[in-house]
Amino acid sequence: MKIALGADHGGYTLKEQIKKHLEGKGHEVVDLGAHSTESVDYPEFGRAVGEAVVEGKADRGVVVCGTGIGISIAANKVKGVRAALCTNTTMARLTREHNDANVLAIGARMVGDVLALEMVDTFLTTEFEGGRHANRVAKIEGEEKKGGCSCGGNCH
Ligand SMILES: O=C(CO)[C@H](O)[C@H](O)[C@H](O)COP(=O)(O)O
Repeated sequence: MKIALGADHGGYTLKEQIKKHLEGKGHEVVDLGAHSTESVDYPEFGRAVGEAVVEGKADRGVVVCGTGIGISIAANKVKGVRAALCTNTTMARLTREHNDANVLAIGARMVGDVLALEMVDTFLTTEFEGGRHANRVAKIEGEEKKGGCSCGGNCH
């Protein structure tokens, strides 16, 4: 699988561990930065990973910041991205099975390294269940088409 990775300074060290872990398992990694612990702004890395996924340059994405919150919010601004901030492997599994999430967000200052790698593995090996969940994901995509506007798509 081709995986896009992105992190700010708070997530850099964990991103490097995830990169090594994924390459060791034979995945291709697209590392979109950051490339050091120097302070940077998480929105640009969330966007970069989100764009790589929706443009088909990666199959899935993993984003990391201190809490995972800011970078997940940023990734979710890209149309077509369903980024899920997870803190355990059950969430990582369910967000694939139920939400067809295409980006996993992790808070490097919130969870340990071993758990983080387990969440990444779970996220990458779990398939979307479809069925009733497909209708719900389609509704999310419908909301995106409205552009977040209360007009219901009529004002554009
Ligand atoms: O968690 C984050 C955003 O949700 C970031 O990674 C930072 O940890 C957070 O913004 C704090 O920034 P700082 O410059 O590292 O104090």
